[in-house]
Amino acid sequence: MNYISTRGQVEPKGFIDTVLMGLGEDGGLMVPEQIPAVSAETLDRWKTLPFRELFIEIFSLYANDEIPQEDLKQLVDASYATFRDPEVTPVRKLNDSLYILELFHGPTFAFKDVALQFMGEFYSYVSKTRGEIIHILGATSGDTGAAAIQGVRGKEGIKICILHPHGKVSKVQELQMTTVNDENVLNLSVHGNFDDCQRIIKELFSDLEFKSKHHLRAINSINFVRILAQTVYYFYAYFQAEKQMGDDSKKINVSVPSGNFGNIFSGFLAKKMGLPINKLIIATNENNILERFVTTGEYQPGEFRKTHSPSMDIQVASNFERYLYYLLDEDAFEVSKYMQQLADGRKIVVEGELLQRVQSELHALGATNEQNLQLIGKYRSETGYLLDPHTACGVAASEAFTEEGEVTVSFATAHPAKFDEAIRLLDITQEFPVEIAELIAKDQYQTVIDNDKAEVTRQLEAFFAGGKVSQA
Ligand SMILES: Cc1ncc(COP(=O)(O)O)c(C=O)c1O
Ligand SMILES: N[C@@H](CCOP(=O)(O)O)C(=O)O
Repeated sequence: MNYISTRGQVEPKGFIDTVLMGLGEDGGLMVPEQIPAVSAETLDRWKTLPFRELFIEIFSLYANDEIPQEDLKQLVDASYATFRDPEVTPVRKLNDSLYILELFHGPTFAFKDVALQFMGEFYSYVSKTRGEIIHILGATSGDTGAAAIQGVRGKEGIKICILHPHGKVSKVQELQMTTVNDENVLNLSVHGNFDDCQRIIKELFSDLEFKSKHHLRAINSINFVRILAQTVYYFYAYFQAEKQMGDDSKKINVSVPSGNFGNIFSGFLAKKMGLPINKLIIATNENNILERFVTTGEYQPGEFRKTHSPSMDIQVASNFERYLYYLLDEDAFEVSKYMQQLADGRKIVVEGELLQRVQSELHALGATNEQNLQLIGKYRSETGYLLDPHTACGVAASEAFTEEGEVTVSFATAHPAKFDEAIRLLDITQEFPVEIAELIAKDQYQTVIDNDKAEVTRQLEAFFAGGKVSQA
């Protein structure tokens, strides 16, 4: 299997080279030349597999034997040994039509750990076996950064620099990133929002000379391996829900808290592979560009809103481009035109049959801050289950779109302890897991900088040359 760019200007690449490239060299996103189709017999066989075995099966369809099976098994075992639940991503029933896929049992208590624990192991493996220098550059609204740092801290041959928006991540997210003082970790706290951080790193990845000179690698969901690793829990969740329901007459939807469109795009891919998901439901907060796109066909960044679910405070959703590629029947020329339109400050508009197709493939709801808190309170008092504010957006969308004869698996993308600022507004006192509680007394190390690409470049050059500057 080879990988190509959504903008059509990259020579087809193998799996490992695609991961190392991250963002396509033409500014597009890498996708498989063909999405592997999974037969009904294979799905049937996969139903009983534990998470790790399922991971290996799915991964093997994409990785061209570039990683020997024994090595892959070791990578997967090491990645998921750090999870607190033996099932890795367990499914819990909340009521007859609502199941919760808990994706927060990894080291940093958010869904990002599922892919990023693996990516840390993977990059380390590639560094050892191919002698590649791995200098990771990432942008975060709080969770990717924490999970990526945790995945590679202290690992030989790897350095990581993460940009996060200053003062716009939760306290726990900030502590998870900035209490790490390993030599190979640099935290840049940028006066701006997540979109600014993401724009800066994309510009640096697009400077091919700079990228190659400094061996820049991506950990955000622009990197196809992130998408691939996330497809695994769609299959796993579907099979677990089916088993727990014990009733195969009901259709299974998924509701996915969304920001950068990476998580839901993994679901889109799983469905294209043959997993019979019924509705793919996109849940956002008041930063509802995706909801507006699905309901009106217009994709245009709006005004940035600070919400109770800060990790989803995103206007420009990276993986939207991958969806557009499939919507436009894999026409890279058309995708490039649309993306250029967006880069020029004009909106993308899809109409007529294309819009109908969007509306048949996706459902979307943006929950308001008020709805969000109201739902957290309601589920806490009715079921005892404490939703984090991102998960609550997912549950709001589940409630809106689940019809008779359907059940929805709503994704719990983070543990509520990460977002205590919102939970406290409801006068709920939660007990912190010890791993989070013990962060509070630790020193923090980060460099606060202006929203300025030149400053990020200076920081990176110094960091990659051997030292960290002014981390305090
Ligand atoms: C807790 C949480 N939920 C949901 C999301 C949205 O995921 P995605 O960016 O893959 O759409 C994020 C980050 O973006 C997150 O950190
Ligand atoms: N919510 C994310 C934003 C980045 O998304 P990614 O999936 O592209 O890494 C975060 O927590 O940083």
